[in-house]
Amino acid sequence: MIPFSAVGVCRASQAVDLFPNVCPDVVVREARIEDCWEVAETHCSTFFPKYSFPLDLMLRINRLVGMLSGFSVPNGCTRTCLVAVIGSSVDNLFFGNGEFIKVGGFEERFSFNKRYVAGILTVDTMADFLPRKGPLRQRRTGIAYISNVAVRERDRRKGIAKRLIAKAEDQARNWGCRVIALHCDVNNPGAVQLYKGQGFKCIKVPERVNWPRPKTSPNVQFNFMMKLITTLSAT
Ligand SMILES: CC(=O)SCCNC(=O)CCNC(=O)[C@H](O)C(C)(C)COP(=O)(O)OP(=O)(O)OC[C@H]1O[C@@H](n2cnc3c(N)ncnc32)[C@H](O)[C@@H]1OP(=O)(O)O
Repeated sequence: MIPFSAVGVCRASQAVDLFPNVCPDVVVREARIEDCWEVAETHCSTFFPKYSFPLDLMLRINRLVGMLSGFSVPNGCTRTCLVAVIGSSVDNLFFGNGEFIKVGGFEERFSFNKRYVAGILTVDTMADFLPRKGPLRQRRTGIAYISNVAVRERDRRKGIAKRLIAKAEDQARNWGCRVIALHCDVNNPGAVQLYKGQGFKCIKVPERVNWPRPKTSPNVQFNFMMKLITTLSAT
């Protein structure tokens, strides 16, 4: 653990640039309305893999409705969902060559297009997981927060998460943020390794300070990780 002041400056996109061919047929962009079902599917199959019908279907619908209604973002804050789409250069329709998803215990063909969402990431400026400041308990500004990073199992270890993080950093930079932060389960060594590799450092949260934490099981222990991001003019 190191203090916040010692967090190093490095661009994830620079690291990603070193490996342009790991998964060349991937486009990382903001999610569009037509991606919503696949985003919900990627989220639920990654974070709730053991749920079975009808709970798995209800979860996906719940996520879908949340996305379509835009969730609620406080005034002055912003949030976006990024997707990594595989096969974006293949725009032709192939009958009989669609992707399969598992919903409600059934494998469903959902598209005749080879394109599909392989990974997702949410980035926002709500600073929900940082202590508020001042007597008015205002939200902190200039700090982007990454959550819900998920890559479909069959597409892992191809550099997709790295590309999502690099894009999130670019987004945060465009929003004028100077820091990007996240929580990561200490018992998720792959994810910890991923973020450390992208220049994030574990920040020691003072014990007596009651920082807000992600709402998961109370037994989960989190690393709070941060990275300074360079401004556009400094790159
Ligand atoms: C802030 C949050 O949202 S934390 C939650 C993170 N999400 C999850 O744990 C959901 C389940 N897991 C996943 O979806 C994926 O395994 C992820 C997101 C952790 C990683 O996605 P991937 O696309 O496979 O990662 P990517 O290929 O970019 O890997 C980059 C580096 O991270 C590290 N890494 C990734 N997965 C692992 C793993 N299972 N074991 C060890 N190191 C790993 C490696 O250093 C890897 O580089 P390398 O392949 O050159 O060795």
